[in-house]
Amino acid sequence: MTQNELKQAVARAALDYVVADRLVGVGTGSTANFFIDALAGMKDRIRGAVASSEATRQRLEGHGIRVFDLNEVDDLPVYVDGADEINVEMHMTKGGGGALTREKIVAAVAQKFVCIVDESKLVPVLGRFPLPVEVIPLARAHVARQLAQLGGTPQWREGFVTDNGNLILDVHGLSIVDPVALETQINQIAGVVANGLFARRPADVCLLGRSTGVSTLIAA
Ligand SMILES: O=C[C@H](O)[C@H](O)[C@H](O)COP(=O)(O)O
Repeated sequence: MTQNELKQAVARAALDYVVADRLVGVGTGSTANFFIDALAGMKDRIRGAVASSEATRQRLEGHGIRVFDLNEVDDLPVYVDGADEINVEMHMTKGGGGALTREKIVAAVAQKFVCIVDESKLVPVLGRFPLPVEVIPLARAHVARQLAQLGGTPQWREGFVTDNGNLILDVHGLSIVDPVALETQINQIAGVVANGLFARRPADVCLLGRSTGVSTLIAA
């Protein structure tokens, strides 16, 4: 199977977690896009969706799925999203598409986080994929210096502006042995809006696409 076929398979499997007549939180990226396309097939059986980015909002609406503002929502049974990396403890690195902050907010509201990934994303230690950090533009150089002190090599994603009007620093060369501690530490730097570690709020379930089929993983 191709990587896209694996992504499509996990996206379809995630439909089992969507609750009838309720809202579903929807992530961002190529795997989340397959989920949105699959969700279109059951749009009459859900109340609507909450989007984690403008791109996701547009794709949902393009399928005729009603999109709700998160501020109107006090109960979100499930959030479905991809990841750049995930470990067996269900800690993830996210933000390759720059949507990490809104993804983290929607995930925080959701009761259950269902992560959908192909098998290339499962890693023993997070950090092979550069860690995205969203920063206030004024703080870019300051945050970069602080991240370098943590042992990483930050690289400004030039020309990219997030949906929130901020910048992204991609931090290379980190071996993230304690994701919860590093997530907390980076959040303390003045000027950081959010970082791409999803460890304090890990996934509850990971649907892993393998050539042999979709495996369901829960935290080790
Ligand atoms: O900002 C983007 C998101 O965190 C994505 O979930 C992540 O980058 C994975 O994207 P993809 O499914 O395209 O690999």
